Amino acid sequence: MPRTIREFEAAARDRLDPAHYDYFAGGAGEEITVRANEAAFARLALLPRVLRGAGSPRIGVTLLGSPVAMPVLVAPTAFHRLADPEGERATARAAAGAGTIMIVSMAATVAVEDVAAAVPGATLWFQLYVQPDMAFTEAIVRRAEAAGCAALVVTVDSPARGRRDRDLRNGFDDLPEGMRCENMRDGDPGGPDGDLVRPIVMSPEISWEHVDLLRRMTRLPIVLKGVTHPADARLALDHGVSALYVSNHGGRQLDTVPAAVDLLPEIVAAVAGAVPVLVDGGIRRGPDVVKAMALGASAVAVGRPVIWGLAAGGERGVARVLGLLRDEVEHTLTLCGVASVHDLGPDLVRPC
Ligand SMILES: Cc1cc2nc3c(=O)[nH]c(=O)nc-3n(C[C@H](O)[C@H](O)[C@H](O)COP(=O)(O)O)c2cc1C
Ligand SMILES: CCCCCCC(=O)C(=O)O
Repeated sequence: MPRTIREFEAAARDRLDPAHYDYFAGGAGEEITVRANEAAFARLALLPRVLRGAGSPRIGVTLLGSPVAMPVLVAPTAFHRLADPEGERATARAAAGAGTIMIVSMAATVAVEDVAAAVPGATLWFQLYVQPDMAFTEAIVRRAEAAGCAALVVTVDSPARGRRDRDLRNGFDDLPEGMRCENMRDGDPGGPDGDLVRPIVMSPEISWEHVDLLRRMTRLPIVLKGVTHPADARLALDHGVSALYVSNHGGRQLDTVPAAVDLLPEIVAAVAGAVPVLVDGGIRRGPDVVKAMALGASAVAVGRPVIWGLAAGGERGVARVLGLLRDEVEHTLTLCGVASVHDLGPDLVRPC
């Protein structure tokens, strides 16, 4: 079994169809933001405290009312069956085993009901791309609610799909025969329209009005994913969101957006503690998690590392990736003299 996330990526690359590896690994344009996400963590130094008698670190957090054993969530990512035949079921089992939350992508290749059935009692959140057909959007929201999802993560960085040079070069624009975005089925799976699967529409028409519509449509807390501008963070509070999720979509949407961790302090300041702030993008090691939390994140999420675990070793691979991150977070806190993730603050981080 690989021992680092980098080794997991190498193992995944060996196993995956090259076009599928490129889909998972790649980003928009020149991939400047993809690289910036990881590089930004390397540019931040940790400044440990000593002689604090901190004991064994506590890394559990509570998010939107759900206790989470580690502050690393599974970011929503599409098409898990390209990486493993069990697809999102395997990912969900590993996330549940680690005591963390999986955010199920609307573009999952296993239906949200089936993912939920694989992990009874576990906390799942559901990621939504608002569809211009609001009746269809509502049908998806109702499915997520009925499956027991505890929050709706609304991705707002995708008024159009990012232009991903690797996918364009490889001609990768659809799932292979036998795989579908199962949450996009229109109608009762057993009924006459059961085989109709709608395409996911990314629309520049989506606006704050849609967030208001969703607010009225569901009692689920709404997490806005893909906020990068502090002015939008303030607007999000006006529109009643329950959490903000700072993300540049892993560099897959607009290239040259700043690194996610560099965006965090301004968003945290804009929100001023009103709601939790999550962040993803480039997190590969325990110190990255600690740096993001020191800069004000309530928790982080990982996208590609989970895919690498899944492709390299199925459920066990994802479990190992999450376990590595958990161990590294604990170890980093111990070396920093910090007793709990709740005690982290910006004094622990310096530019370097
Ligand atoms: C292969 C892949 C598929 C993704 N699919 C989705 C998705 O369906 N919905 C979404 O909101 N974000 C999606 N994302 C973005 C992730 O949620 C997350 O923002 C990003 O992966 C974080 O960066 P990291 O991969 O460096 O951890 C996807 C990312 C990847 C790599
Ligand atoms: C046509 C399906 C689009 C799925 C979008 C998945 C995604 O967000 C990604 O980054 O890829």
